[in-house]
Amino acid sequence: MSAQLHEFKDGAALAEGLADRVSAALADGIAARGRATIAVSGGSTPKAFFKALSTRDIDWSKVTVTLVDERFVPADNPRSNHLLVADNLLQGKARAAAFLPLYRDAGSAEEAAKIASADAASLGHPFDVAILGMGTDGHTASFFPGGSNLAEAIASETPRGVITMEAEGAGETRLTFTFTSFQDARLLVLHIEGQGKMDVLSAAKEDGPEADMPIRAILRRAATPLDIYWAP
Ligand SMILES: O=C1O[C@H](COP(=O)(O)O)[C@@H](O)[C@H](O)[C@H]1O
Repeated sequence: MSAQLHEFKDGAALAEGLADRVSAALADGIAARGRATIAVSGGSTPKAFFKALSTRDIDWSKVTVTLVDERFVPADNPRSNHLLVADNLLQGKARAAAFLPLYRDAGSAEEAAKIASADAASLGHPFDVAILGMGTDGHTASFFPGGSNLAEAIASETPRGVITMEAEGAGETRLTFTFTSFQDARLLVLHIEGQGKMDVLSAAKEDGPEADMPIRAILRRAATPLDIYWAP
């Protein structure tokens, strides 16, 4: 396990610190390759970080934003991660960025996953930046304990791309990038807040099956050392 903890006094300071780090990584990607990619998570945690990042002065017209995972719901659904990103990140300076959605108005979630996988392949790899979150059950992305496609999602042999996931506690069917899609991102971040999530992370660092706490797949096997951004 290779991870570095970055601790902040509160969520506001974390949002600014993480936005500085991520915008520098995106600028590096643009300087090196002419464009940059970032995959972000949804949930309740990243809102302040998204708002801070949207103010950073980089060439957003050369950035593509996508999601680590999504609910199989259209973008006008209040539970859509796309909506969260549109309202909080793709604003201000960042309005010029391109967005690659995972949800598609296809016949099924499986069909949507296939279309999103094909589109994501055209972005090239690895992602310049991947920002992961974590639930109190130890899930990350949509790698839920007991998830219908969990073994495939976290296997090192599974190709890059988007697959579906159903799980108790997940609500809607999910669309999620696989482990191999983001474990080698040039900057790989786990963004968590609160003592409860730090306690969950400590438990995940103990021995035990990855299937019980899927964040373990990242902690144990990611090629890129994990940067953990945390505030109490
Ligand atoms: O279901 C999800 O939850 C996790 C964590 O969300 P939070 O509300 O506890 O911050 C998130 O990382 C993931 O993208 C989302 O789909």
